[in-house]
Formats: sequence, C-alpha cells, structure tokens
Amino acid sequence: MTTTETLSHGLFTRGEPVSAWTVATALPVTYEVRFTPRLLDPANPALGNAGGAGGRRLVVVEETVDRLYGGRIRRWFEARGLPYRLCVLPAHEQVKTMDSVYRVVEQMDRFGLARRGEPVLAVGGGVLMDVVGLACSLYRRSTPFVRIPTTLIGLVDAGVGAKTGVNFGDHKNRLGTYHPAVATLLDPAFLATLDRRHLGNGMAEILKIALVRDRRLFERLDRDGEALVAERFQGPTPGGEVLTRAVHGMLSELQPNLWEHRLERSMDYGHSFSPTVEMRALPELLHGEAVCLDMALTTVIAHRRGLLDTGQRDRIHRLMRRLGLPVWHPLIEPATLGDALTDTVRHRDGRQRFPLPIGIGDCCFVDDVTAAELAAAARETEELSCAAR
Ligand SMILES: NC(=O)c1ccc[n+]([C@@H]2O[C@H](COP(=O)([O-])OP(=O)(O)OC[C@H]3O[C@@H](n4cnc5c(N)ncnc54)[C@H](O)[C@@H]3O)[C@@H](O)[C@H]2O)c1
Ligand SMILES: O=C(CO)[C@@H](O)[C@H](O)[C@H](O)[C@H](O)COP(=O)(O)O
Ligand SMILES: [Co+2]
Repeated sequence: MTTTETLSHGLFTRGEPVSAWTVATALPVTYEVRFTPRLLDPANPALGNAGGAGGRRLVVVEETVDRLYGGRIRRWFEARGLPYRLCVLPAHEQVKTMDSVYRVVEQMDRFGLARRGEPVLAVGGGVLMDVVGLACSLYRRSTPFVRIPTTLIGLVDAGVGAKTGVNFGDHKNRLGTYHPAVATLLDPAFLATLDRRHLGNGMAEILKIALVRDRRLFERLDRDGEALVAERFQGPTPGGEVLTRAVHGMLSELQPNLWEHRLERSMDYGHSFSPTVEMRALPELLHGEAVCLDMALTTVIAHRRGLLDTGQRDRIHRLMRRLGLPVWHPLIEPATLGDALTDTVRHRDGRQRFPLPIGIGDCCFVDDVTAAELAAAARETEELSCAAR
C-alpha cells in the first residue's frame, strides 16, 4: 500500500498507508437580487443579460402570468431578435409536485438546453419558482436559472432565497434542494394584476420578517399596509421601503446560514405549524394565510409567557385582520397542532427550535412548548378571534 506524503488539493492523508481519504471543499455561491423596474420594456436589456448575455432562453411562464404578460414577454425577445422558447406551466399549490418538475425537465430536453450558458427564466409566483428551481437543480445535476417573481410572496421571499421544492403526499416541501438562482429580477409592476387575497398572502411573509427582526417594518405595515394592498403597490402610498426592508431582512437572515446548518432560523417564524395546517386545509388556505395562523397562535403563546404585552398582542392580531388575513381556523386545534409539532421537531433535527417574538421586532427560540400550552393558546386565540368580530 503506497504512502502519500504530498497533500493534493483538498485531499488529506496522514503519512500512513493510505486506506482512508478525507475530501473537503467549499462551494462558493454568489447570486444577485435586484429591483429591475420596467422589466418588460424592450429598451430594458436586463431580461436577456441576467445570468450572462448570449445564448438562447427557455422561458417558463405560469399560465395566468402568460395570459397577462406573455405577449409582452414574446415581444421583448422578438424586438431584440433573441432566440427563445416560451413554455407555459400551470403552477399552484395543488400541482406543486414532481409531475410538474418532470414537465419542466421534458421542455428542457426538447429545447436542447446548453449546460451552463442558457439559464432558464422562471416567470411566476412562488410555486413556479420552487418547481422550476427544483427542475434546474436536478437537470444535469445543476443548471442555472433566473427568477422573475410576479407575486408579492415571490418578490420578498420565494424569489430571493436558496430553496426549491415540491410537496410529496400530504407533506409540504418534502422534496427539495438548495439551488439559488444566478439572479432574481424584482419588478413590483407585476403586482398591478395580483388579486387582493394574494397581496394579503404576501403581506403575511412580510409581517413574519417584521415581527422577528424589524420593528420599523412593522410600523410601516401598521401605517400603510391596508393602502398598499388596496393600491397593489402601484398608488400614492410609498411601498418601496416596505419591499426593500422585507428583501433586506430576508437576505440578512439567509446569507449567513444559507444551507441551514444552524436550524435556529428566525425566518422559520410562522412555519412551525403552518406546513401541516396548509396541507390539511388544501386548497382552502394559501401559504401566507397558514403562516399568519401560525403567527397569531404563537403571538398568544409569547404573550402567555410574558414575551410581549397585551397591547402588542392585540395590535399584531388587529393588523393581521386589517390585512385580510386569518387569525384563527378550525384546524388550530390540539390534534393538528400535535401532529405539526411532531413533524416540525423531525424537520429541525429533534428539537422544537420554535421562534417566538420578543415584543415586536425581535425573537428567541424555545424547545419546551407543551401540548397543554398549545391547547390553551389555541382556545385563547379562538376566543380573541370571536371577540374581535
Ligand atoms: N422557496 C422559498 O424559499 C419559498 C419561500 C416562500 C414561499 N414559497 C412557496 O411559494 C408558494 C406560494 O407562492 P405564491 O403566493 O406566489 O403562490 P402561487 O405561486 O400559487 O401564485 C399565486 C397565484 O397568483 C397568480 N399570479 C401570479 N402572478 C400574478 C400576477 N402578476 N398577476 C395576477 N395573478 C398572478 C398565479 O396564477 C397563482 O394562481 C408556496 O408553495 C410556498 O411554499 C417558497
Ligand atoms: O416558506 C418558506 C420557504 O419555503 C419561507 O417563507 C420560510 O421563511 C422559510 O424558508 C422556512 O424555513 C420554511 O421553509 P421550509 O424549509 O419549511 O420550506
Ligand atoms: Co413561507
């Protein structure tokens, strides 16, 4: 058995007869998230430059978005004489499955996608982002893609992180990868056609960020949230600070722990019980609505623990209602919460690691929430919800 004295790159032996190797390397990842107004203006080159100019583009567009913007997208490419193919994909929670991923992979094969120089463009909401992202992370073991989010959740959350995924059986996001897009282009103009319910849905993920790390963002939501939803971020009420603070807050939390080696994650707030609740209610509840139910319950738990006062609890619930979001639902009950607790503990490697708000704008993590505490909090949340009607 030879003894290796020299250490080749990343391969370590210890000067003994070689029978075991340790391979260590780092995977450098850089990606850009940029506000890109007037994205579909043919004078704006961003759509074709993102991820590197040149080459053809496979453009995967969610079917509603194609109906609303597909003509402008086609005209953008044709005005510039750039070769492209547009693939229209139905993308909503009930088709967030591997079958949708395979549909994208089939289009990638038919297009004859080059491995590195032809990033796929994903244009749609969070479901489309997650499906196309997963297809790109699997295709030839990693294919670049560019995200163009068209919903509020997409703009501030699904479009800016590293996660891709689909549901499997009754389990939310059970299959997925960490595969950030090479670039995300944010154009709030897409919100002009987003319905009110989906705007409120996105506000829930912005409220998540505000409650655990950004009190000023909460103040902006409290002051302007209803008007921003009514105006779809296109009116006189200034929405730029809300969107910018939301994206900045998300990226500030994601960047240092992008692969989630640490499972105490403030961006998990609102996502301890919501995955189970969302999937059991499907298709009744949107993702953000389930997240809001989770936050309304955990706000009550935090209040019962003295982490925030009665005025703060009631102010948070009041804002949720003003944004058109639910504060309580029949699935917020002991059996469902118990099942959610069990699955979340598995997801967090054996501990609860529940983010709980401290006042408004900060959070801590706890591992000792009991079934009795959950049951009492669920009852109190229902009572508060009934009293507010
Ligand atoms: N990967 C992540 O980090 C991450 C983060 C947050 C949420 N998510 C996922 O995102 C999903 C929720 O995303 P979503 O709220 O965007 O839902 P969605 O993707 O289902 O889109 C919502 C609906 O809006 C329509 N739509 C999209 N853009 C439109 C526009 N500009 N105008 C009019 N209608 C438009 C679509 O047809 C769709 O029916 C969930 O599956 C959630 O798990 C992922
Ligand atoms: O919903 C998502 C991601 O899917 C985000 O809004 C959320 O903040 C976080 O990423 C949570 O960690 C939930 O993500 P997941 O691992 O359960 O998919
Ligand atoms: Co979420």
